[in-house]
Amino acid sequence: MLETGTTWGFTGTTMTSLMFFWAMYKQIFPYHLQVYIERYVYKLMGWVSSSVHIKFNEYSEEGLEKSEAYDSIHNYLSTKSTALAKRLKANKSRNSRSLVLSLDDHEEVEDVFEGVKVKWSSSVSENENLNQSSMNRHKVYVERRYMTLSFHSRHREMITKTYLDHVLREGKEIGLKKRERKLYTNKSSNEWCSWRLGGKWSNVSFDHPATFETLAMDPEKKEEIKKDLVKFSKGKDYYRKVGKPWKRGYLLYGPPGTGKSTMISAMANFLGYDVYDLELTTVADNSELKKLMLDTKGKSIVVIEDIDCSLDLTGQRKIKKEQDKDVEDEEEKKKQSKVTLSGLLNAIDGLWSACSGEKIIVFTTNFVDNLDPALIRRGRMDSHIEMSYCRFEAFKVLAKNYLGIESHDDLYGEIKRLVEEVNMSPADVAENLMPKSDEEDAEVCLKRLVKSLEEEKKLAEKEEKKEVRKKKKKAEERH
Ligand SMILES: Nc1ncnc2c1ncn2[C@@H]1O[C@H](COP(=O)(O)OP(=O)(O)OP(=O)(O)O)[C@@H](O)[C@H]1O
Repeated sequence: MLETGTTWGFTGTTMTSLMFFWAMYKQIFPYHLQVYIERYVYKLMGWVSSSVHIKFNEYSEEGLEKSEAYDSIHNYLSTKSTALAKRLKANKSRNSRSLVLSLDDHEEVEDVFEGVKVKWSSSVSENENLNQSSMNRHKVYVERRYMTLSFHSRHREMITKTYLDHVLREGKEIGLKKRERKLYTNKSSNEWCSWRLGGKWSNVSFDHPATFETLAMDPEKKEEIKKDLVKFSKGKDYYRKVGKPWKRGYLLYGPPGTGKSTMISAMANFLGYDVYDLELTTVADNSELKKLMLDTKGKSIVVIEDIDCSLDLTGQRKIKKEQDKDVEDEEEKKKQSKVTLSGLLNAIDGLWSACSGEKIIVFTTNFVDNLDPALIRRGRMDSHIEMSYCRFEAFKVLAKNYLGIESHDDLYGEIKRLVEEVNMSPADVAENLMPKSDEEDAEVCLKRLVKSLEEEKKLAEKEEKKEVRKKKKKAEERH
């Protein structure tokens, strides 16, 4: 009993003394001297120890750029830490649905690779910085995080060559899976002067709920597109083998409200890609377009919506417009985009397109016949997808999404007949199916759709008759 008390007393005294000396050391020795002392202590330890240590800083020496390697290591260790570490940090990013657990500061975790045990430790140090922006310059202390990898020196070769590669690759993969996806839009030309400050693209987090499950279209066509996307996303080696840049072009065409934009969101969600929404009318010229494209990252979909309206790609309309304009419109003319068809082709197909990983390019249009064939030829727009009016299979998806039903004894037969006869867009069908109040049940919504389809049918018949009469009249006039 007495012995235990003595041991506790001794331990307590030792701890108090150590803490006292540590506090004295921190207070008495100036910061730069502490750095020297620590450097020599490390050297001394290096002579007596057989361990090798590799340090990975969170930020570059200048403190501006976040280290990709640190992020990858952090991601790689997050799964191991959850299982093995005693102290974890819990974070929740703005749009993530669950907590992200990671190694806490000053905590260690072990990893075993090819039978070799290594140790990772996370540390944080305080660095002295001069606050330049302040009126009266003063010293501030900034926290610098770093991870240290320790292992026995006899495994140096294997760890530095194989293990680190494995950690960085796996960590990058994990990071891509859990990253918050972004929707980018290009900044307008008058914001270009601030490119260096904020980049060429502004972004918000991408949180569109559309998926292939909620997309109303022919199921066979849907499956085909999904397979095509999977093949593309896993095709790194294939593209390299055939000597093609890892990119694929999709042309989505069809009447308004048939789901072209919805399809892009479903594609992005399916692959976990970012979306770059490129507004061509605000791009000054071909060279700016190329720079914008060069600034896009891999695993992304670059979208140009309504490509036929975005630019005068043939140049003919532009000439006409210029003739019509008078001098007062001179300023307006200067602001017009000077991107040409060849500039656009170069930007999507030129040498740059092999940079920064896999990329999908999507053009959408309501008028496919208006497009220059060079723009949509296979190899450039590899897959042409027609988004069509709502037929019965597509209707069933919408009814399930909006009303939670899979069938209706009385009305499904009638709706099937009508949707095959009437050209109504999925957007219009969806609008009819959406309950307008809590009192409206599935039957009310289905009946509204039937009524709307019948009205549309009558209107179409009337139009058709008018058209026939017109043609007849023209034929009579010719005779
Ligand atoms: N195929 C579809 N599946 C599910 N919802 C659809 C579909 N088509 C349209 N919608 C609904 O209609 C709305 C408008 O569709 P969307 O913007 O995708 O059409 P679009 O073809 O891009 O139209 P536009 O040519 O006018 O840009 C969507 O928000 C969605 O709710």
